[in-house]
Amino acid sequence: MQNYPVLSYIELPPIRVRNTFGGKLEEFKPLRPGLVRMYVCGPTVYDYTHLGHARTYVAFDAIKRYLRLRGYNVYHVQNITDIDDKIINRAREEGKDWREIVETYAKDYFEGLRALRIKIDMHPRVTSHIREIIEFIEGLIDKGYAYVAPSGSVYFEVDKYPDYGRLSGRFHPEEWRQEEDVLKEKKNPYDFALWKAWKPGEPYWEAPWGRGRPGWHIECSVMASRYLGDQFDIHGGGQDLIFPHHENERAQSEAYFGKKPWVRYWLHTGYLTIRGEKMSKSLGNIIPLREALKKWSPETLRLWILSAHYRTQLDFSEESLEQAKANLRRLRGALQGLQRIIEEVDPQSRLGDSEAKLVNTVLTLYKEFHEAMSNDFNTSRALAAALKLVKTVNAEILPAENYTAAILAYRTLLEFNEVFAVLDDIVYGVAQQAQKLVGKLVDLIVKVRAELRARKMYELADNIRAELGELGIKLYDYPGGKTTWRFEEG
Ligand SMILES: Nc1ncnc2c1ncn2[C@@H]1O[C@H](COP(=O)(O)OP(=O)(O)OP(=O)(O)O)[C@@H](O)[C@H]1O
Ligand SMILES: [Zn+2]
Repeated sequence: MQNYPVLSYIELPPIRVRNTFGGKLEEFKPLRPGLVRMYVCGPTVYDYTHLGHARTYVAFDAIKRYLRLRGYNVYHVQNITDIDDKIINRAREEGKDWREIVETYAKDYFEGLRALRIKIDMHPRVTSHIREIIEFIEGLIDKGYAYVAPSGSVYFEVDKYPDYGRLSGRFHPEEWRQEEDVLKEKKNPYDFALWKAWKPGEPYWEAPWGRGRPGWHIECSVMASRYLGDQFDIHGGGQDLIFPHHENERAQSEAYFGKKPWVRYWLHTGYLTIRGEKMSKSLGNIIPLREALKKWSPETLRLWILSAHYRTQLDFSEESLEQAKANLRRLRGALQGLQRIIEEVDPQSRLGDSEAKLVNTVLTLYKEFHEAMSNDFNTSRALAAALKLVKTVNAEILPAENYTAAILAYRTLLEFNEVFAVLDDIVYGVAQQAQKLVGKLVDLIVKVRAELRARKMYELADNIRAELGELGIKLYDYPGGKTTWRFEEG
């Protein structure tokens, strides 16, 4: 006898995450059971969304989807930086109003997310939160963590927060980027701006210490806390943000709230590179997402991005995208084959030894998928498990027409798709498409019937009406010749 019972309950492994803070793999336990609050640093909208951004957004989308698959209620906030030096400079270069720049590229960003099937719960913008930002800065000044400089700029005094540097592991003041014109008014070169005093020609808001605009880091502290509370579970972004952005966010938030930790798990994505260099607007090597979408489907792009673990570097190449395309084709083929078996083949009444072995193989791969995803969301290994399953499906399950193995393999691919979202059209689309087609066909019949009535062929028209009625489709004729229809039970 072999290892029965094959259909035993599969216990899923606990989720573990690599926390940038401390660098260790930790068991994932949200602050409130069942609820995950997640903030991801979104774009500064001064140029087109590129594949580097897409990498980070898709990675966090997959993390969110996996947490949902495991039963968590995830609330995902991702900001839009709609005021910043880069936006102001871009507006100047193009001779446009900065708001026009923001709207153009925010639209492009939303289109990109929609294409990639990424749904974010809340998209706060900086300029809609100026009041809250000012209050937060006032609080930091009151608590002695920040000071107003002669220019009217406000700085966070890093020395007042002894824990500074623990997230990024960077403690050396000489590493701080220094801006010449502000250096002289800061207590220490490594103090960072919470509020930037107004310069002629720049947009501004009034604040108690003078007109100006918020610095970059403060916005995320304010908006994350406003929507997720003064302590939350996941804070994410690309690894370029660890220092100084997230180090500064952490310092000012823990200083303000007087609670630790502000964030439970810091997660950072590795770079998307091109010929080994970070894809970046400033390096001029970007591939805009909208261009990539002309060449590859959103599903291919998602599968390609998720073929690497989120923390590793992912290098762009046509070959790797072609590989993703081929993998997608194989996944689709297997899923469709399984659908056919489930629909057409009768369930087994008894599993023989070889069939039980096959079922066990599927269950092992199901487990492998969850083990990979539970281990710091390793989509790369999860995909490998799914592709192994495809092989088994093609080589054994489809030829043997094994219903039990097929339905378990199908369920595994459905769960895979819950995270990867690359097979939605097959999983959900068939029913939707069929529904649409039925609608169009009924419209066509109604049109033909109207023509028959116009030609006084009433008997034929009445027959059509009766036959449609038999199918549960009721027609309503109105004076003037208009006809509507709807499905009616019984
Ligand atoms: N090449 C990349 N790989 C992975 N993530 C990236 C890459 N470039 C930017 N990101 C991430 O995308 C999000 C939005 O980035 P943001 O708009 O601040 O980009 P940026 O720094 O202005 O872009 P660039 O680096 O092209 O100038 C951030 O979380 C950032 O870390
Ligand atoms: Zn941020």
